[in-house]
Amino acid sequence: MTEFAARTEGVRKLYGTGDARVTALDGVTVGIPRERFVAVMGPSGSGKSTLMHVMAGLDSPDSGRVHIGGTEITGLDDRGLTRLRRDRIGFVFQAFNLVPTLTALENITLPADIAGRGLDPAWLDEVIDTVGLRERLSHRPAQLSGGQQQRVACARALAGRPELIFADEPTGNLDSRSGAEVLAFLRRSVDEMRQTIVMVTHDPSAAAHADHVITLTDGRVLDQT
Ligand SMILES: Nc1ncnc2c1ncn2[C@@H]1O[C@H](COP(=O)(O)OP(=O)(O)OP(=O)(O)O)[C@@H](O)[C@H]1O
Repeated sequence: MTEFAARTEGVRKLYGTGDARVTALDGVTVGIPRERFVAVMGPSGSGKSTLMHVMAGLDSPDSGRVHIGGTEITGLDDRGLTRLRRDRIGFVFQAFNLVPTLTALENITLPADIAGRGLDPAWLDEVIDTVGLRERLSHRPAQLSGGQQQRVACARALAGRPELIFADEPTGNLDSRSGAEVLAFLRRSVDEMRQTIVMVTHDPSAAAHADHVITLTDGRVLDQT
């Protein structure tokens, strides 16, 4: 076990060519400690989403290295990256991304069902209780509030017990009360269920729930607490 759930070393990522060339990440070295809640902050265009995508194996850097646990993922081919994301990483998106025709419970178990993998029933039970949606498991997304939908999405990310979860602006589409519920749930999943979470956010009040904050500016690390 390495001390970091994920880390980057000198990661550079460029987009476009010629005059349209943008340095999205300019030598980023960061570490995500295990069993911690880490926020990635910074102004629009500072590279937050790019950093998340590179760390999660959704995009590859032009140079530098990325590790998930003890695995260097830079250099894995598409199949290897797909397998890594499926088996070791959970995702939560701003737009919930639930399947409208499935119930809350079916949405939660969908990734495991697709992968043909069983879920640990005791763990699933704990996730459902922590997310506080036991009474609504048979509801479809349209019958749930935005905050409840996002809690379903969080439960879906947690259900497979991933090594770490990436959340991209998870409260971006929520009112402040629902946002606070989702943040409280993410916090509990770290404190009580020993999860590791990386959350991209613009919102300082969301980042205040985190143990550590990585601040980016112009594709560089301004601060890492
Ligand atoms: N696919 C792409 N093609 C071209 N340029 C891109 C692409 N993705 C990101 N960029 C550029 O890279 C830089 C960093 O973008 P990124 O989305 O990582 O920033 P961000 O901090 O997440 O911004 P926001 O808070 O607005 O989502 C920006 O200048 C952006 O325009």
